[in-house]
Amino acid sequence: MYKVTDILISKEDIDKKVYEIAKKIESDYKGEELLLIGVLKGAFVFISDLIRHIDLDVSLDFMAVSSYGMATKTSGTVKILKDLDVDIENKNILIVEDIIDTGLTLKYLSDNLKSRNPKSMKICTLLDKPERRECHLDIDYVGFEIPDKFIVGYGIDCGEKFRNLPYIGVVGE
Ligand SMILES: O=P(O)(O)OC[C@H]1O[C@H](OP(=O)(O)OP(=O)(O)O)[C@H](O)[C@@H]1O
Ligand code: HPA
Ligand SMILES: [Mg+2]
Repeated sequence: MYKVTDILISKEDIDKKVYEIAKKIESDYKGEELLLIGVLKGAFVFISDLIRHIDLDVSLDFMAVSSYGMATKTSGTVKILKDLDVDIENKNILIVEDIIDTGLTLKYLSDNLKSRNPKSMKICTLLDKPERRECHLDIDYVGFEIPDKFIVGYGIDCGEKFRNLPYIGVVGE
């Protein structure tokens, strides 16, 4: 049985950071339209908080991909479970992730979305675990760099549990 052994990032620190990222996005895209693309399931909490602080002409869409399944190790194969509803050609898109770990999910997704010829494409993640990276990625907005620990909460799961925690916790046996 997995349980949360430590709080890594408090709800208050997350709230502050999400606000800061939203204001940075707002100033970077001033006068532009922007499509936020949430990567389900993990990013659903982050994107729902983020979008409410962005005072711009924004739209929202989701992709559902999965590489971890019920495991704590990536399978290395990314499956698209749900594609976008809209065409992104000539649009400013911002991919919103909860966590970038090996980077394999986002590498696959960003290559896939780039081939659809958006006007611009940037990446935003709440959490970045750089020690585990297996591929090169340019990330435009990062909330927190975190150590190589398996974390949960704020939308992020371990075997589909713990997504409801309002903070980021570390999981242990
Ligand atoms: O950088 P990586 O090593 O590829 O890991 C990051 C991805 O893994 C998790 O998703 P997961 O596949 O567990 O699906 P979920 O979002 O539905 O929980 C997380 O939400 C990221 O999307
Ligand atoms: O640390 C993590 N926790 C939960 N899911 C994840 N997917 C990639 N890294 C993680
Ligand atoms: Mg995910």
